[in-house]
Amino acid sequence: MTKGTQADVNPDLKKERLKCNFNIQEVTFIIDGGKDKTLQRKKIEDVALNIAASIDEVPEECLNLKERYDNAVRKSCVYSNIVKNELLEITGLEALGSPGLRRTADAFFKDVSPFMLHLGMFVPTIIGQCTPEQQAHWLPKALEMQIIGAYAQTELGHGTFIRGLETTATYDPATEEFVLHSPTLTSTKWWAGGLGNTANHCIVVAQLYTKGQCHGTHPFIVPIRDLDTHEPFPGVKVGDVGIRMGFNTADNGFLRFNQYRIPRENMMMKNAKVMKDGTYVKVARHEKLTYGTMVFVRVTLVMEAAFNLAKAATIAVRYSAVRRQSQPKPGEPEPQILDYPTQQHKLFICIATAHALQLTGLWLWRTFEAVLADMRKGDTDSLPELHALSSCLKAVSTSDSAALIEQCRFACGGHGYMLSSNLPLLYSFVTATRTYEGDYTVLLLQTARFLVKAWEQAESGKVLTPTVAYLACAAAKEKVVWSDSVDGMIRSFQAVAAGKIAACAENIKRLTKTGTSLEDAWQLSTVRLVAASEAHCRAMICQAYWHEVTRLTASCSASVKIVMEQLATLYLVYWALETTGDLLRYSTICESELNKLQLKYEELLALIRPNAVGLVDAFDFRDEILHSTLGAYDGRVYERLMEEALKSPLNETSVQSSFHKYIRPLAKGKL
Ligand SMILES: CCCCCCCCCCCCCCCC(=O)SCCNC(=O)CCNC(=O)[C@H](O)C(C)(C)COP(=O)(O)OP(=O)(O)OC[C@H]1O[C@@H](n2cnc3c(N)ncnc32)[C@H](O)[C@@H]1OP(=O)(O)O
Ligand SMILES: Cc1cc2nc3c(=O)[nH]c(=O)nc-3n(C[C@H](O)[C@H](O)[C@H](O)COP(=O)(O)OP(=O)(O)OC[C@H]3O[C@@H](n4cnc5c(N)ncnc54)[C@H](O)[C@@H]3O)c2cc1C
Repeated sequence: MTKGTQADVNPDLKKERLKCNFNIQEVTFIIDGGKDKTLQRKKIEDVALNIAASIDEVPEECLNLKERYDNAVRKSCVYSNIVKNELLEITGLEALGSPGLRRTADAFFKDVSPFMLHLGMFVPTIIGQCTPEQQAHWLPKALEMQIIGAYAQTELGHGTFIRGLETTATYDPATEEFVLHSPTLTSTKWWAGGLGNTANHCIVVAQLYTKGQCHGTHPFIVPIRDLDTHEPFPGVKVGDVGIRMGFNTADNGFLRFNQYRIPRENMMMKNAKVMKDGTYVKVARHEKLTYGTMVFVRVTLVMEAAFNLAKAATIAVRYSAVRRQSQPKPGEPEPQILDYPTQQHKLFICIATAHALQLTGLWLWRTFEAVLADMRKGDTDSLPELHALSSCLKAVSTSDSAALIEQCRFACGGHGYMLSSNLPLLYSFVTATRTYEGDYTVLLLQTARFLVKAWEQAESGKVLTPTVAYLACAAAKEKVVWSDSVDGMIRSFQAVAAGKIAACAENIKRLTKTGTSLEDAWQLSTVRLVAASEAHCRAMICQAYWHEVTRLTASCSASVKIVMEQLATLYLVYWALETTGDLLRYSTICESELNKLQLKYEELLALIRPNAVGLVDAFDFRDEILHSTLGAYDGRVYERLMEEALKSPLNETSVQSSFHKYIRPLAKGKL
C-alpha cells in the first residue's frame, strides 16, 4: 500500500488504525497463502510498480474507444516486458498463476488488458492440451511474446453447448492439413478476448472431421495474422464484437474462416491425434479432458472473485470510516457511517466473503493440483468430483462477488457511482465472470448431475467421495438437530443441501414412474436442482472456510485467531439468517433460536467494528492497484474526488462550444 506520511492520513482513519487489536501482517500472510507468498508478491509489486508506465496522464475513462485500446496495448507491451524479463525470473512459470502478477496487472489496467487471455487461457491451453513436442515449439514463442494468442471457443450461436459448435476442421490427407471453415453466420467465433485486433494466433475449438467422420470438438492452434504486417491471412475474417458493458479494452473479437488451411501439427494432440493418413486416435482416458482449460480457469476464478471483492470491501470500508453523515443524537457530532449497524451489515459480510472465497479457493487449488498429479499417472477417477466442485464454486463465488461489489457501491452512496471510486468498473468486470467460462445456472446444473448420482449411491450404501460424504448421514432423512455452534450450523447447512438433493431425486423418480422421460423429468426439476446445487456449494464453502481458519490460525497470535473466527462465524450466521426457510424445513430450529441467532449476528457486527479498517488493510492493496478516490490508504477522499473531477475534459474550458452552437441559438429562438 502507499502509506505516505502519517500527517497526510485522514484523522478518522488514523484513529481506526490505532483501535485495531490484531497483527495485520499475520492476517495478510494467511490471505496470501503463507509468509513466503506475501514476500514474493511484494517483491513482484516492487519490481512492476516502480515505473511510471502504469500511470495515465488522462484518466482511462476520459479517452475515446480507440484511444483506450491503443493505450491498453501500449501498457500491455510495457507490462509484458516486465513479466518476461523480470517477473518470470523471480518465480518461473509459476508466476503465471501468482497473486503478485494478477495484482500488478490491475495497477496497469483499470479495465482489462488485451493480452489477458494470452496469459489467462492461450498459454494454459498450450500447457494442458499440447504434447511435449508441441509445447517445446509453442510455449517459448508465447512466453517471449513473439506470438500473441486468444482462445476462440464460443460462437455467435453457441456458448454453453460446446457440442453444438459449428466451426469445422476437416482433415485433408493429401496435403496433411486441416481445413477450417465457418459454414453459417452462427458459426462465427464470438467473444474471444484479445482476438479483435491484437492476437496473431488463436486457439480455435472446432468439430473435427476425418475420413468422413465427425469426432466432436477439438482445439487447434491457428495463425490468423501475418507476424510482420499484422494483416489477417486470406481466408480469415477477424474484427471487434462492438462496445460492451465492460472489458472495452479487452478487444473481444469475432472470427470467420473460409476454407482456411493449417498444418496437421497444429491440432493440439495431447488428448487425441490425427495420424498422417487421417486415422483418429484417442489418447485420453477421459472423454472430457479437452475441456481441461475451462476447469483450470474455473478453479482460478474462485480466488479472482475473492480478490475483486476484497478490493471493493477495502474501498467501501475505508470510505465509511471517513464519511460522516446524519445526526442520530441531537447535539452530537455526525457519526462515521461505519458506526451504523446497517452499514456494518452491508460491509462486514463482504470482508468475510472475501476471506471465505480466498481460503476455499486456495483449498480448491490444492485439490486441483492433486487431481492433476493423479491424471499424470493415468488416473482420472477424481475428475468428475473436481468438475462438480469447480463448477459450483465458480458459479457461487462469481455470483456472490458481483452482488457484494454492487452492495459496496450502494454503501458508498452517490460517490460510489463515480467512476473514480472504481466500484462501477469493478462491478462491470466481475459481473461478466458469472457468465463467462460457464454460465451460473449451467454450471450449477453440472454439479447437480453429480449430486443426484451421489444421492443414489448414498441410498444404496455405497462409499461416497469426500465432498459429498455428508450425504451418507443424511440418507436417514430425519431433521437435523439445530445448534448454533459452528459444527452445528455446518451440519444444518449440509442437512439442507441433502434434503434438497433428495427432493430432486424423488421428483425425478416420481415423474419417470408416471411415464415422463428422464430428460423431461430432469428439465422439470431444474429449478430445484439449481437450488440444491447452490445449497451444497454453500455448505461446502462454510465447511472449507471454517476448517481452513482453524488450521491456519493454530500457530497465530490469539488476537488473530479471535478476529478470523469472528469473521468466519459471521459468515455462517449470515447465511443461516438468509436461509431460515430452509432451516425450518430441514432442521429443528425454532423461533426462539432464530431470535438468538439474530442477536448473535448483531453482537458479531459490534465485535468486528473496531477491527474493520485493520481487516481491509490486511488485504494489503497498494493505492496503484485500487485506483480509487474513495479507498486510498490516506483517506483523502474529498481532495481526490475534486482532483479527479478537474481532470475531466469537460473542465478544460469554462464554456463549451455546444453553448455557442446550440444553447444560445435556442435561447434566441434562432435554432
Ligand atoms: C495477468 C494475467 C492473468 C489474469 C488471470 C485472470 C483470471 C483468468 C481470466 C480468464 C478470462 C476468461 C475469459 C472467458 C473465456 C471463456 O469464456 S472461454 C469459453 C468457456 N465456455 C464455457 O465454459 C462453456 C460452458 N459449457 C460447458 O462447459 C459444457 O458444454 C457443458 C455445459 C459442461 C456441457 O458439456 P457436454 O459435453 O454437453 O456434457 P454433458 O452432456 O452435459 O455431460 C457429459 C458428462 O461430461 C461431464 N463433464 C462435462 N464437463 C466436464 C469437464 N470440464 N470435466 C469433466 N467432466 C465434464 C459431465 O459431468 C457429464 O458427466 P456424467 O453426468 O454423464 O457422468
Ligand atoms: C466478457 C466476456 C468474455 C468472454 N471471453 C471469451 C473468450 O475469450 N473465449 C470464448 O470462447 N468465449 C468467451 N466468452 C463467452 C462465454 O464463455 C459465453 O458467453 C458463456 O459460456 C455463456 O454462453 P452463451 O453466451 O452462449 O449463453 P447461453 O448459453 O445462450 O445462455 C443464455 C441463457 O440461457 C441459459 N441456458 C443455456 N443453456 C441452458 C441449459 N442447458 N439449461 C438451462 N439454462 C440454460 C443460461 O443460464 C442463460 O441464462 C466471453 C463472454 C464474456 C461476457
